[in-house]
Amino acid sequence: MIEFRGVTKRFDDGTIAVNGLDLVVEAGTITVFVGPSGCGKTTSLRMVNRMIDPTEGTVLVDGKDVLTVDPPKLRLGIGYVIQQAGLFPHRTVLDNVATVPLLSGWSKAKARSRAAELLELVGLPAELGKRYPVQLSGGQQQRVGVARALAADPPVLLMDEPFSAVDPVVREGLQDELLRLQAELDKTIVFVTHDIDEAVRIGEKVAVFREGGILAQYAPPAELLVRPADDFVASFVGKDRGYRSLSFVDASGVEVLPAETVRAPAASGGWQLLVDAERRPQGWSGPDGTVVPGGSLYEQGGAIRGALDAALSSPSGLGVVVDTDGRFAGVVEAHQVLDVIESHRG
Ligand SMILES: Nc1ncnc2c1ncn2[C@@H]1O[C@H](COP(=O)(O)OP(=O)(O)OP(=O)(O)O)[C@@H](O)[C@H]1O
Repeated sequence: MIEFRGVTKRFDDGTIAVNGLDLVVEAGTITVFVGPSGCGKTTSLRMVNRMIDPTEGTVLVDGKDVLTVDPPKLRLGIGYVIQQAGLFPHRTVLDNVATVPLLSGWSKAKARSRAAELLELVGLPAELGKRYPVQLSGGQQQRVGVARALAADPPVLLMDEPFSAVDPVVREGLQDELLRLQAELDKTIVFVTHDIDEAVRIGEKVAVFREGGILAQYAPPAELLVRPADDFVASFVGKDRGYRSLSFVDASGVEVLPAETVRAPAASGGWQLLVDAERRPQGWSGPDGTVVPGGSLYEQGGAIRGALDAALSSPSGLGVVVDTDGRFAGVVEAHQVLDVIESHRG
């Protein structure tokens, strides 16, 4: 657990970067600090591993005031990942990851075998270990950065805009990877970003900061979207927050209806779904017999946002529902989904 108690940071030039921060990061969770540029996210993060010390107040890690622990010792238990990975350019990938185990006195062989395990854990093929950072893509470098931070198996991980330098598709992949890793590793993670979509996607709790280093709201993502504390949070969270909040509502209650399917181009008269031999949806055949691509697919059990999107994006107006193997399971209509959404409001 990480605790900020009345923490203020005033730099020598008088800038107040963080102002009276009170916040608890629960153990084993991902907490995201989000907010516009210059609102004190990085400064707050760096007060956890003593790269910056507070002017007032106390930061505690597992109940211990960090100011009472020597920085090098403190940092052995706190992994740190930064934007563009910050890898050592003249060391191979494997040696980059092995750095901390070597510093903690492990033999070279043991450190390297641990490093190889970690590369696998973050989804990188072993042969990349021999390369130098410049020979990797941005996304691969970020994975190495995460592997390196995990090398000493620290209970706490601080991540400062770790995925901002990669394109949106790679970024989404890295976010998924982080969620998968976290399900396995159960670390206490503090993640800084200025991207609210990233924050609500990966955070179990999200702290929204505003200018002057003030905490505007600290809540689970669904609550930020549905009940922003004030106009600043509402505008920061964005316009379509009502729709986005549906990512956190489950779709139980939406009845999945059977629909006619065919495996060859359909005869005229109504819409028919085309499926392959495995019953995986392939598109729709329209009333005039032309085949058009299908809309998004809704996997049963997912959030209600997916069900609504499937219905809205389907050329036939029937949202296609699939099972976990991607096989056709039925259809849903937008009005059914909206009825369920309405019933949740009551
Ligand atoms: N060493 C310093 N001396 C003086 N002011 C500083 C120092 N470091 C940061 N600041 C100021 O403190 C404020 C908070 O900075 P911080 O880096 O924590 O913000 P941030 O929210 O992480 O911003 P960004 O998203 O742009 O990284 C800013 O106004 C910044 O200019």
